[in-house]
Amino acid sequence: MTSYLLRGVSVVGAAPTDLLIRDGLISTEEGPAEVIDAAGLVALPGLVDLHTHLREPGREDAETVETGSRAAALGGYTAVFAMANTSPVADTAGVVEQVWRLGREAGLVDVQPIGAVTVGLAGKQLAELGAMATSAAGVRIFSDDGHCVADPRLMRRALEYVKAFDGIIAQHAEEPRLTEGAQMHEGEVSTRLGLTGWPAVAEEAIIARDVLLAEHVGSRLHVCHVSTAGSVEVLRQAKARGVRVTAEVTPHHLLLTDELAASYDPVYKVNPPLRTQSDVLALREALIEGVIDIVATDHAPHAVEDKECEWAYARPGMVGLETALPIVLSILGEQWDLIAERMSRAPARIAGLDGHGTDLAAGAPANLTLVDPSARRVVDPAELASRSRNTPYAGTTLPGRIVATFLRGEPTVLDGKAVK
Ligand SMILES: NC(=O)N[C@@H](CC(=O)O)C(=O)O
Repeated sequence: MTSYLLRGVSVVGAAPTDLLIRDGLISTEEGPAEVIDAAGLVALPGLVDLHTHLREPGREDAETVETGSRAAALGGYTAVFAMANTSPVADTAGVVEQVWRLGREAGLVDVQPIGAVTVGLAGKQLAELGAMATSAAGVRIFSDDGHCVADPRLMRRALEYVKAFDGIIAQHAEEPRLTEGAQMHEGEVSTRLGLTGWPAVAEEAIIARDVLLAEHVGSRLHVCHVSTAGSVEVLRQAKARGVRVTAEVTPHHLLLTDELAASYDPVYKVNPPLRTQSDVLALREALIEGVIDIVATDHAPHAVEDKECEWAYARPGMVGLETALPIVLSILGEQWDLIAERMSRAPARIAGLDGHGTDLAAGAPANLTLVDPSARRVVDPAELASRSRNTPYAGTTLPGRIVATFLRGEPTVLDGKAVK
């Protein structure tokens, strides 16, 4: 196994030093090593994404575990959590083990499957949560993402069930009765365009209900892709009361607004929808404060025919793995410790993922990414490693280039290119 010496690297923004990677670990042991000139580069613990859609099994034309893993590595990730809305749905030990095994075979990031909460994501009957938890995949996070677990009794049962092994229910907060036929955020722009709106309260009402349920049960709730200022206030109050709730925000909800829907370009169609500028500002503040714990990509690759069509027929979702860190960097600036916390340490801690999100100190597994903060990149969809091209950032110049990523000491990305 090759050893690497990262010469003159800034570890999470600290003064330049040399970082040695040997036998898969951060090391202090002297000896031969390949030298990488890392002057001006910042090392972060490998990023961890709690919300990725890898589309395998079922829609391998949009993404596979391997192509999604490569996109993740190029984005600086060393672990991703794969959502359960595949076909078949990841609602059995068999499917989660398949995804887990495909991830190990690709060997580019650690792929941790998320199990469905309900059979077929249909919201009627609990899936085999225990069998998925005790499978080789060791599932700890369950989500019907794409659908809300809308039935309060089922949600309560799911929270009770996972409490036994300190599992988490990750909720896609959307009261379905309030979003029937919805095409975009409900507000001034939807009125102007004559499109059916997805009101903020459809998200806020479910989060309010679920924090009360989680409090009642004493179990762990994670809220997916928080998108409104009102949701932030519900979370703030729940956290102040000591409810065991964590929350994520996507890079696109930190940057883009519903005004973009006026272009009728379906690349901007996403669930939950892009909101208003005041929501964007509230989400940024909440992320800085910690009311929102983490950034998660909600990487949602879609095939051309599902995206390049009329707005009303287009599937919601954007690819995000390869642009997440540059977007966050453009918003937070070089607050490296905060970025490491929100994109690596906190997601690893929430998921209980060993070996990721740890300090880059001697003896720790060498899961890390090297960023050049001074580089700029124009996003070219044709250059993405993801099998899908539905990025809203085509032609946009973003700061920060991911130069290298190491998974347990092995480079998955070198010189900005995937190693395999
Ligand atoms: N986030 C998205 O816009 N899309 C998700 C599922 C969903 O939440 O609709 C997808 O799987 O494509």
